[in-house]
Amino acid sequence: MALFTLVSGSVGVVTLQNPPVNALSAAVRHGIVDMMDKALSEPEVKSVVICGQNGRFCGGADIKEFGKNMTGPPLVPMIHRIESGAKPVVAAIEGIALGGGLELALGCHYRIAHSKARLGLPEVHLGLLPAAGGTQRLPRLIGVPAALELITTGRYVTAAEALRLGMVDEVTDGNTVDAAVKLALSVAGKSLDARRISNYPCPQPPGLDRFFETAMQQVRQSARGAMAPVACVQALRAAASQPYGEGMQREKELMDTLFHSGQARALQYFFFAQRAVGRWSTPSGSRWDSSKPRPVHKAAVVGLGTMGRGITVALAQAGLSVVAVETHEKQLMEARQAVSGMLERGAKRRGVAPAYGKISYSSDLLPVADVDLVIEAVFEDMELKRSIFEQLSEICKPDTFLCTNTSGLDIDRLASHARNPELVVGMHFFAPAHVMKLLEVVYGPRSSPQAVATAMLLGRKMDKVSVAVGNCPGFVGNRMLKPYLEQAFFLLEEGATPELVDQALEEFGFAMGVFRMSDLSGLDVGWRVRKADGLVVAGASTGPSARSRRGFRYSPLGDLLCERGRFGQKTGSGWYRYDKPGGRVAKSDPWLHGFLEQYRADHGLAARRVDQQEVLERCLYALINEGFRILEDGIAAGPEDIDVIYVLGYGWPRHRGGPMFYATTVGLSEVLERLEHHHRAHPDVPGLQPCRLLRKLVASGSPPVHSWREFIKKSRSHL
Ligand SMILES: CC(C)(COP(=O)(O)OP(=O)(O)OC[C@H]1O[C@@H](n2cnc3c(N)ncnc32)[C@H](O)[C@@H]1OP(=O)(O)O)[C@@H](O)C(=O)NCCC(=O)NCCSC(=O)C[C@@H](O)CCCCCCCCCCCCC(=O)O
Repeated sequence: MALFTLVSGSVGVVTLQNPPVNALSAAVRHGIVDMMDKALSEPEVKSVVICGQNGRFCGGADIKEFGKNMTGPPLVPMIHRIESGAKPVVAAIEGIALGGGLELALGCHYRIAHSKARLGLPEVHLGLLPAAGGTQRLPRLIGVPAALELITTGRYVTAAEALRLGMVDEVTDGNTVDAAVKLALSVAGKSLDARRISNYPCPQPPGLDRFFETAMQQVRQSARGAMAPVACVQALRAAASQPYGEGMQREKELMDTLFHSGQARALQYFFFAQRAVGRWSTPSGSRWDSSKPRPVHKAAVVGLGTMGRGITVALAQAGLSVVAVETHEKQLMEARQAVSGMLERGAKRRGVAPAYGKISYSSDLLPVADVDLVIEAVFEDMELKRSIFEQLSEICKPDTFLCTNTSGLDIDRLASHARNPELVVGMHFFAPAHVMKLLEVVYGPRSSPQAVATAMLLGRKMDKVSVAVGNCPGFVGNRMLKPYLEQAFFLLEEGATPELVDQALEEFGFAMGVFRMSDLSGLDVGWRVRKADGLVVAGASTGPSARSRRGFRYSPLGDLLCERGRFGQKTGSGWYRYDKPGGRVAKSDPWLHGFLEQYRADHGLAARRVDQQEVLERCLYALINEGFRILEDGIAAGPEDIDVIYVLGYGWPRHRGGPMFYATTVGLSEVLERLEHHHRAHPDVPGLQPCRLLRKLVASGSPPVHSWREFIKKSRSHL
């Protein structure tokens, strides 16, 4: 909807009304067309201001309409009518002008933005391109390189940057609509020829062809199979090389393809999934809308290794006072230096002052006495964590929340060592903790609703997407990683190489294949966990027991590399070799290939040909199967939780929507059939045995992913 009011006798103010972000739904588009007709036809209206209700100009096209039969006036002719009209139109941009919202503003003759407004064309994140003239008007206004950067990254700019780039004409700290009305009064009756961006020639800096070739190369490399960024470059190339009308035609053709693509569906699903995880619930009945968080002003981080340092920075950048504790003096000094460097770099990037003053450092626990919340981030050792929880329970205020950054240890066991177990939750960060967007908030059976709500909100304050998950070994992310890694090891035993497995996964869209990733994070991490689980048997035994544990197939390959000191990048060798310890460039390692051959010979294994499809099915379907088990067990409330965790924490390609969404695009019955096939071939691998929930979903006709929550709820009551 849109409202028309006449202001100062001659300015027609058209206000978009569609809370919360004034998205351009069919009703809003109808409203704009009708109100603009009125403004352009009524003689007393000399100029027009377009603004949005509640301090938000417009969040763009209504994404909820995309999956449906689209009705209502299309955006392109609507914006064209505004631009070609005889009366000046001023966009009063408060809050946000995004996607179609910014394109609407670019169709206006003048743009005024409030200093706190953010502008951008984020369509690429939805698998689309700005198809209401954005790819054609923006480069004409601000030049090809700047437009290309904004459109291919979907980055939002501040009003100040928008002014610098020439996207807006003025920035105000005052009332934006009043300023726009003032401008509208001053330009009434003036010629608009020089104000219609579609009439501008597209700037043609020298070397444009070369520029586009390089841009296309870079985009293809970083897109990892995503189509939209590539289409954005193609549309901009059309803007630079063709007249406006032909460029618009190209924009439309490219959009038609993207709009109907599976990638757009996946990315739009992911957009809503990120919001759905905020509406969390637990099996015991705690919910996002009934559990009240407690304010946290002062927090402590105990343990300043890599994770603790990142968490300290994230808390300080979120405006909290932080007590950073490290009992080893040397480590404390190093951490202090490292944290200062991280704060400085972060502040530079965000154009703010570094938050040094927010952090105090201590080599003992006493200064945590008055904090509201502690995050323990020491070494992954239950005994050590237990002793810290006992000390914290003595020192802290009785109502201090005690959180642990464990990546998989039992939260409930830790809680049993705290004075108030209901105040204990897991806050599982991902490295680097000040950068990565994901936070798993792990509730135990005794965690209070308030403790969960507080940790969830604190995550959001740190600019993270918080996902509430239940307590089990590895929680959601690391639990699903186990069968994935296991399959990768088995494939090596059967004849694959790390290169082949990684290539299949990287072509699928992962930033790194499983072996490269393992080299980066350190093979010793998994080794320690397997040792704690009693799975590691020292020495290279060759009998039948060497490849079996507790009656199931087991691959000791990772253990054998660790025994040889091959921990990955940090030691200069792992599944690959590196120039030096700490080296980053993975090279094929003839030693490793020889080792695998010898290993197969020792164990009587005949190498066979493994193809990329088998790698994907074995690794990914095993991971997905574990995801279904997690849903069945109630560890994650819905498929969106798992998908958000995998995309934001584990490098799952975003344009494939996350593992559970991906399963629906493959077809649940196909996933089931292939799992059954692989399980028949490997009956001693429980990870390949299709779980009950998957079977039930298939038997129920494979319902769409958004209806699984209801299905699982009903199904759980019978489990
Ligand atoms: C706006 C935000 C920055 C706000 O953030 P904030 O944190 O404050 O709040 P939330 O993110 O939690 O959002 C609150 C609430 O609002 C919902 N929402 C947000 N934005 C939209 C939106 N654009 N549409 C619908 N709903 C929206 C959000 O989901 C929350 O509700 P929920 O119930 O889920 O909790 C932030 O929200 C944000 O960044 N939003 C996204 C902004 C964005 O991406 N905008 C671009 C949209 S796409 C677009 O504009 C496309 C244009 O270029 C125009 C294209 C025109 C052509 C379209 C049709 C072409 C058809 C072609 C083919 C057909 C041919 C044929 O078949 O014949």
